[in-house]
Amino acid sequence: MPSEAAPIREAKPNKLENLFSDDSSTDDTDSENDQLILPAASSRKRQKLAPKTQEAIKKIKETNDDNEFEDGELVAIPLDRPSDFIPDAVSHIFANSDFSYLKLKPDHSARPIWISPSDGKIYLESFSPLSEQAQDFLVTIAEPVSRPSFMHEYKITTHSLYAAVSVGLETDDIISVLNRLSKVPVAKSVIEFIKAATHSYGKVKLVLKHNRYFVESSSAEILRMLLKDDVIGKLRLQSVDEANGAADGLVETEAPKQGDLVIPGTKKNHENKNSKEKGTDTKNDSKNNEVVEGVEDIYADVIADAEDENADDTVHSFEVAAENVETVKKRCQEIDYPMLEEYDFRNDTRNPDLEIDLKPSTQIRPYQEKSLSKMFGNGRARSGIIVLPCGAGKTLVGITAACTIRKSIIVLCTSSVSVMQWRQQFLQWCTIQPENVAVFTSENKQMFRGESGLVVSTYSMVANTRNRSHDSQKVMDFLTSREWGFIILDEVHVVPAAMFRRVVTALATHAKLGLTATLVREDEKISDLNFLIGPKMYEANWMELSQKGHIAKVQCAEVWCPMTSEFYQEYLRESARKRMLLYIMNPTKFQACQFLIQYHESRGDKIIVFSDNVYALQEYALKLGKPFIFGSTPQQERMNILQNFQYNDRVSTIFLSKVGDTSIDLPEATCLIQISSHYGSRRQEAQRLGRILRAKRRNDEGFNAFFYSLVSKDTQEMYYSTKRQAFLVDQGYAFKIITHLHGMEELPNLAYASPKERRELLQEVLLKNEEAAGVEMGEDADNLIGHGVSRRLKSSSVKNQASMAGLAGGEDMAYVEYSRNKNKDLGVSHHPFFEKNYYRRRKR
Ligand SMILES: Nc1ncnc2c1ncn2[C@@H]1O[C@H](COP(=O)(O)OP(=O)(O)OP(=O)(O)O)[C@@H](O)[C@H]1O
Repeated sequence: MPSEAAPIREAKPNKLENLFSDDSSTDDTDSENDQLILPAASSRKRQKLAPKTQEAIKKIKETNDDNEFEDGELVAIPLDRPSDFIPDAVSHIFANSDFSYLKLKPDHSARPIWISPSDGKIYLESFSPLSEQAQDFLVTIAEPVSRPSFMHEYKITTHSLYAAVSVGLETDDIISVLNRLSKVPVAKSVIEFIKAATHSYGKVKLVLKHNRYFVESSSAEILRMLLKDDVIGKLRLQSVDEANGAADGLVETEAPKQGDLVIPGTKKNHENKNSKEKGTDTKNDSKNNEVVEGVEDIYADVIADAEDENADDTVHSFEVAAENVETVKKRCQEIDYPMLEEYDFRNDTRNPDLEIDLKPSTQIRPYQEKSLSKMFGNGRARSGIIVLPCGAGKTLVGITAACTIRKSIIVLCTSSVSVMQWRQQFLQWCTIQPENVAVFTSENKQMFRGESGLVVSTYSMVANTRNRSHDSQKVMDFLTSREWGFIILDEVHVVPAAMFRRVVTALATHAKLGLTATLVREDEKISDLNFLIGPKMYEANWMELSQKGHIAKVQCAEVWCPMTSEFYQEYLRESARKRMLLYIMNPTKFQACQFLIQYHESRGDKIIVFSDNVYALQEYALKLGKPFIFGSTPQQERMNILQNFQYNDRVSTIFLSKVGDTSIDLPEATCLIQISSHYGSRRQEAQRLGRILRAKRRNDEGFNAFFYSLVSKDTQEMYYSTKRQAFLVDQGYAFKIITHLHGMEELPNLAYASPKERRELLQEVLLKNEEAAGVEMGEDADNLIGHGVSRRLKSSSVKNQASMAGLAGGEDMAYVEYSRNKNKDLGVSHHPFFEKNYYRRRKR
């Protein structure tokens, strides 16, 4: 019986040499009890269920008092416990979670999943021969909650079911495949929940065909019902129906077949052949069991061969005028038949085609193809979100989708560095002519000349309406005055919903694709994205991609650094913000960082050290003589440092602030050390890990990248650290705990080795303004990377503060010689801000 309680993590001392050896028992997947905010979870709080769904749920509740639903999730109590159920000796321990009445099927060992009747959670045996297909199916109908090595957990929610329906799955398909995969018969409660949540979703589509808008459904019944509606009925365009002689005002056409559509960059025939062969193998592996074959068949029909979807269906439709589309959409939403948006780009003759194709040498990877097959499953472009791990190639997914649609494209990113990267990637992977590519940033305000083209810009350029320059306004008018076939929304998880709304309304686009690695937000705004862009169409499994060599294998470790007694004493009596500064600047942490840098440099690794705290970043980097980049570092200096890191053997370590969390593509980096992090942001932790997932050397035999998080023991930092790891732990990463770095004390030139040095450091930290404890703030530090100016570094005044011991003259003040600034060695001068706030103060 699955237990909810997370096991307690046990810390064991570890030597660095055997730190990552297989026999260590300290790893693991056990995160703290913090719940991952997945779209469904967030939607639970924010999104109201549609009245019809609520009604259906109410009906189910009436038929059985035991059942309980709460805002879209099945939350408690099994329904179908038979009246003759006889509890056994241990039943009372499990209370309502005693599901022993669900009898295991005779061939249960060949079936990979178990579904909880009380909350819709699904547990998958990932070692089962059917696991790969089952995973594809589950990721389509449920939210992945946790996917460690052997057992995966998913959860069915209304949101996930909506997404399933939107990629073409029918209610009966979902129930039938679940039943075949499950070790026990699927409980009535789960079946009813699926039926209730899917009865109206995905049944009506808005399609742009031959430049005309159609409301489409495979059920004529539903369309008739819509036509009877006071608002929608009046807005139907009569002429078309009459012309087609449809008695009931509906036009009957054949459903589109994906077979005609070939996504560029795929080895379609080859893949088809492979999947068939694979199917036979799996069948052999699983004892040629009849049930399993059934699963394969259904699975192939429903999921793998999406191209055959709707093959025999006819669809019914009626037309509405373009100017009434918004009203019809709104009304459909109100009456619980939200319209899915699909773009029939192959029949769009109004918008000119764009000359764009993938270069013959470009081949997309299987998971990239799979994600795109969800988007183009029925030969049209569905709007929605694709979730792929950092470094897995989201850019190429977007580019391939653009090459499939072949209409004018707009790409929105979070920073101007990303804008340049997207532009460069378009030119690298496909045949688009450079003159058809325009960039719209604060530095470049370009428009393409031809009839169609590509524009790459940032969210803020499009969304900010105030204080536009004349040139900016001209480009904006260009963007808003035309129809766009396709919009790519990069890093969707970081953009504020309000900004999104402005972007989505300002630009007339037919298909929207959101790309992200971490569909988690600490502000629980994910459901807004689902509403504004569309459902999540695909989410890849990090561990699977890492095993297949598409992203690097990473060893993760949390290094516990004991606070020195002087620092801890102050920590206990200081304010919250000062405490933060004390645990970041803990000398033992500094020593651990120094030791790890030296250890990994000697192995030939390239190391990135991350610090959210700019004061610590500068202190560490200067003392260790390493170059560093933060919000105020000018663009030229950044490029210089990054290039040296890539090509200069003498620069093996760089320090980065928040500005390096995303958008930095450094395939050379193989080791990450995190010395300070911004509270418990799971997204940031994953994004940082992403910097080493693309390691060039990832396919070298036995290669591992390393990710260290240094935390000061017995401080608040430990709590935040565990919280931050939750997302990665759920992706299957195991964080080992290192309580002692062997050989650290013997390191020559170990910093802060004497009590005197430590006291001096403490003195300096205590004299620091509280604001030095802050992080680089702002709309998103990502945005800073392209601008080169920190608009948000706060500290200006310095309030001197000292401990009583200091005031009494009990602490040493001595002359300290600071290391030379490595940035200067690389031939760059300081930014004025840095000069003023750091160097001049130092010289005093
Ligand atoms: N099909 C492919 N064939 C060859 N190289 C690929 C393919 N897909 C992606 N790559 C390479 O993988 C690397 C990572 O790709 P990309 O920058 O798009 O990742 P990402 O998913 O956007 O990462 P992040 O979220 O960290 O920005 C790039 O160097 C890209 O060229």
